[in-house]
Amino acid sequence: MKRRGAKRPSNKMKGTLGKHFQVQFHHHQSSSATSSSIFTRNLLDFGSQDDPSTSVPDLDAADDKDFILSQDFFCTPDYITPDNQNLMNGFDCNKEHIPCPKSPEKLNTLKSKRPRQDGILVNPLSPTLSGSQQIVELASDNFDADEGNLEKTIISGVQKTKNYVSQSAVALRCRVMPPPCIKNPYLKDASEVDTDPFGNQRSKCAGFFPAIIGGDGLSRYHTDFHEIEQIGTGHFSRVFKVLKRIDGCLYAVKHSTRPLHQETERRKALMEVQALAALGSHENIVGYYSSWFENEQLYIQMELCDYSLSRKSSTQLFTEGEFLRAMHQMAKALQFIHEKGIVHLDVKPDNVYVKNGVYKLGDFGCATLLNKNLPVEEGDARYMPQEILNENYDHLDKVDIFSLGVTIYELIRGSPLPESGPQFLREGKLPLLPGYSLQFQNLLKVMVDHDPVRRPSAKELVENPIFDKVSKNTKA
Ligand SMILES: Nc1ncnc2c1ncn2[C@@H]1O[C@H](COP(=O)(O)OP(=O)(O)OP(=O)(O)O)[C@@H](O)[C@H]1O
Ligand SMILES: [Mg+2]
Repeated sequence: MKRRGAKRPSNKMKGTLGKHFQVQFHHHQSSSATSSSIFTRNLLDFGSQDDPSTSVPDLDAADDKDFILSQDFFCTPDYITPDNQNLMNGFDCNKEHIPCPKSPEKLNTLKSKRPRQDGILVNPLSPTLSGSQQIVELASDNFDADEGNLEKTIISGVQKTKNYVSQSAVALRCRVMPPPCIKNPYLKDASEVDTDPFGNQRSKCAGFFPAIIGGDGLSRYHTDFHEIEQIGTGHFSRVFKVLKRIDGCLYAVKHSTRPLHQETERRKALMEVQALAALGSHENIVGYYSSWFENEQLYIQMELCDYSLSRKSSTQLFTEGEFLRAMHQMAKALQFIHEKGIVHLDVKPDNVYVKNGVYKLGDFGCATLLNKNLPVEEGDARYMPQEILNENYDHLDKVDIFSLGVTIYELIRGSPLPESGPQFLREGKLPLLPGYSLQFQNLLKVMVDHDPVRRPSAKELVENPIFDKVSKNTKA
């Protein structure tokens, strides 16, 4: 068991969390050995007075630390997660011949959770969130009082000892810190809360925890994930393939390339995760798991895909059937989001990912509301129709249809579009595409029609008979 930057607690426990410790300790003593033996052994180590290496040199100082350290003990997964967890059981991500586990599939089924019978913490080793959620609730509930105590503690602690509040306690507080709490405009039944109810406390805490803001390694990203490699860059972000330490699964984590200093910048960045969260799960939309702010950057944990359409190599050239499958699956993604009142506004090969042969729409950084209640920030101009360049936002859903048509056209053409975009397509002039059926070419032509009203809706596109032969086989 590795403890990051924390000092050994005395065996005296104070406060509520001390009681939790005793409850937990009892729980682990009485539970069967295999799953909890390491944890139990370490708990015993902590209590041992015989072993000189575990003795506490300064009991007075330790008394002062009891509350925070006992809280540390339960709240940070790092205490129960070896630093080299990714190497456990001989699992080595750097060895190519060993298959890495994939992100778990997102299920559409609804699950109900059995209500808890007791009021105490459940097994902290459980990979479920229940333990940590309880801690977060506890800390939030006592936020004001706790804040006051913490302030005093820090002030007196600075005089007594340099590391009065352990780094892990600081990390814990960072996690308890709520991100900007703003109304999700994509949710139809959003509550009336539209401001940050914790703004006051957050600014106080920012002063207390310069280490978090300075980024000296107390990082949720690095605590929870093992970074494997960079898999993508965009104009605003970098995307990494990561292994989540606690569940051993692979994910993609995207984070902004530069700090978002202004509240307005952070709110804008949040639109992407709010759209993803409001949309929920769909087979043809990249799965969203979690997001958080760290060092003024927004981190987004997503389903890991294999590659984006723009990276499809020349050896994997499309046939008409494959184009139809890609188009059909993107049309289904667009139908799903449009029916929820959301438009993507940045459909392009870069933002269509492939996972196990299934096409997934990603990068909701430009997503907005169909009803124009949110500002419109169009995506890559090369894929935008003329009406958007003219700032006419009356048919935003049809913008996505145009962009999908241009995306397919670009892939057929096999070379990047001109920087200014395909003006000929905007004028409704689709060049002949030898080798492709007339039905297919006509469909593409109507998708990029100059008049948005004449373009099919996503629903009409999904239901087009041209897809009859591909709809039974959804995988490419
Ligand atoms: N979930 C994922 N799985 C695999 N690769 C991904 C994933 N998300 C993003 N990528 C890769 O990272 C690249 C950049 O991601 P993304 O498009 O989200 O960033 P961005 O900065 O918002 O982009 P843009 O420049 O289009 O605004 C993608 O084109 C893709 O290649
Ligand atoms: Mg992108």
